[in-house]
Amino acid sequence: MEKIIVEKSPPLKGTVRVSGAKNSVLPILAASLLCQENCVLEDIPVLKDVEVISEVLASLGANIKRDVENGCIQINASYIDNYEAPYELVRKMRASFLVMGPLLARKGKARISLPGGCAIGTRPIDLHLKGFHALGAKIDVGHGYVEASADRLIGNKIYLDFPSVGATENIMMAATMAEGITIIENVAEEPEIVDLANFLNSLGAKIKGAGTDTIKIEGVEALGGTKHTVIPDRIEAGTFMVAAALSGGDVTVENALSDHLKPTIAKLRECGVEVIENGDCIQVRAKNGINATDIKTLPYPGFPTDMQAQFMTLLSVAKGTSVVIETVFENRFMHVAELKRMGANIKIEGRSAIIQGIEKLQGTQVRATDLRAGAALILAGMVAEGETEIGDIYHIDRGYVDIENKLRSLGAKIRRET
Ligand SMILES: CC(=O)N[C@H]1[C@@H](OP(=O)(O)OP(=O)(O)OC[C@H]2O[C@@H](n3ccc(=O)[nH]c3=O)[C@H](O)[C@@H]2O)O[C@H](CO)[C@@H](O)[C@@H]1O
Ligand SMILES: C=C(OP(=O)(O)O)C(=O)O
Repeated sequence: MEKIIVEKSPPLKGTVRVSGAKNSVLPILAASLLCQENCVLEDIPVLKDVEVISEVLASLGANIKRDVENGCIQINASYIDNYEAPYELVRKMRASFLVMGPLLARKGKARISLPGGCAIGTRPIDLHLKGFHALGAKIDVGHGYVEASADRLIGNKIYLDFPSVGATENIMMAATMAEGITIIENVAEEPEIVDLANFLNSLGAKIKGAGTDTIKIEGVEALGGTKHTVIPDRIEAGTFMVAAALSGGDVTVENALSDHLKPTIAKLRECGVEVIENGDCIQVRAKNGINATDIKTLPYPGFPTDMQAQFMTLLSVAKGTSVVIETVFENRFMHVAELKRMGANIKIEGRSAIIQGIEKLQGTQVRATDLRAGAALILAGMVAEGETEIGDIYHIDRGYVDIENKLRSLGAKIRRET
């Protein structure tokens, strides 16, 4: 079993480049099923999740050519001969469910394994299904699968009870070729939604309002091809920014859009960290330790749940007491038990974590319970006394490109062992 070993590291120094966003590339690759012509995607991160979604697309009949060295993928989905995504693929990655909307639009039929929950929550898909139903699809759920079919999807007005990222994306993709106008209200406003809408519009879709709480889609007959560069990964950028702050270092994060990182920047500044925004670079400097602060995760533009675990590590060694409230996922505190094994003083009360900052963490054996929990433990290992051994690192490889080499280039003492 592979593991990552982290030793107490010096303050991080230097420049690191952020890769393309996992949470953009996954829906965009799913959306490429809608294209009748070639699509070329650039700045594709080398991640396990990208491999899995590519496998899903290939199993549906799409032709995928990947150029890892140049970070490109070319997709030709002119011939789609299957409409089923089986359990073996969907269980590897929940985002596989995002092929349902495009398949419905393209084939009038989709059969996808129910994705189930994961370490951060039960993660239902009721809002996705509510949207497809409103567009006229017949939905059957049984034996662990969702089957949806429609001779023709018809535009409608859909209100999401919660601004779900995945439901917004799935419904938006399904509606691109529906007859007439679809209006989706209370949608997610994440930058990845805007990236997906831009991609779809460049194929010929007519989508307005992405990035606001209401999206309007005028259905078109067919979509063509395009070339698109995915946006930078704001969570990877935020993770390096926290790493810089935590180590008391001076790091420039390149290919980072500060517009997408407002809550992360604001919270770092509240912690007493210097953050300098300069074009698509963000410099993070910390010399005087970390002050405690309170955090509440919320849908965008609120503080991202995907940065909660990394900040929990930072606040574990802050001066004073912090409170972190997780409102997006009902069970996203699994990393707390691991941080406590490293000596952190954290108490959980319902959806709140009360963190009493301590002087030093201690290295030990811990387990990455999910992707961001894994990142939080790497960060903790960099400031812990002795050595930290992190297991179950396949979670980390789902969403961070070459994390140990990127951190090592900044001076971190980190290595991977098999
Ligand atoms: C691949 C991808 O982009 N993943 C991101 C996406 O996940 P994902 O798209 O799964 O997250 P959602 O925004 O859908 O989920 C947010 C909340 O809504 C609930 N919900 C969602 C759908 C639904 O039909 N019913 C329902 O109740 C979920 O259980 C959760 O409590 O957004 C999350 C929230 O920013 C991020 O943490 C994930 O990194
Ligand atoms: C929760 C995450 O991803 P996913 O939705 O793919 O599980 C994440 O990126 O932190």
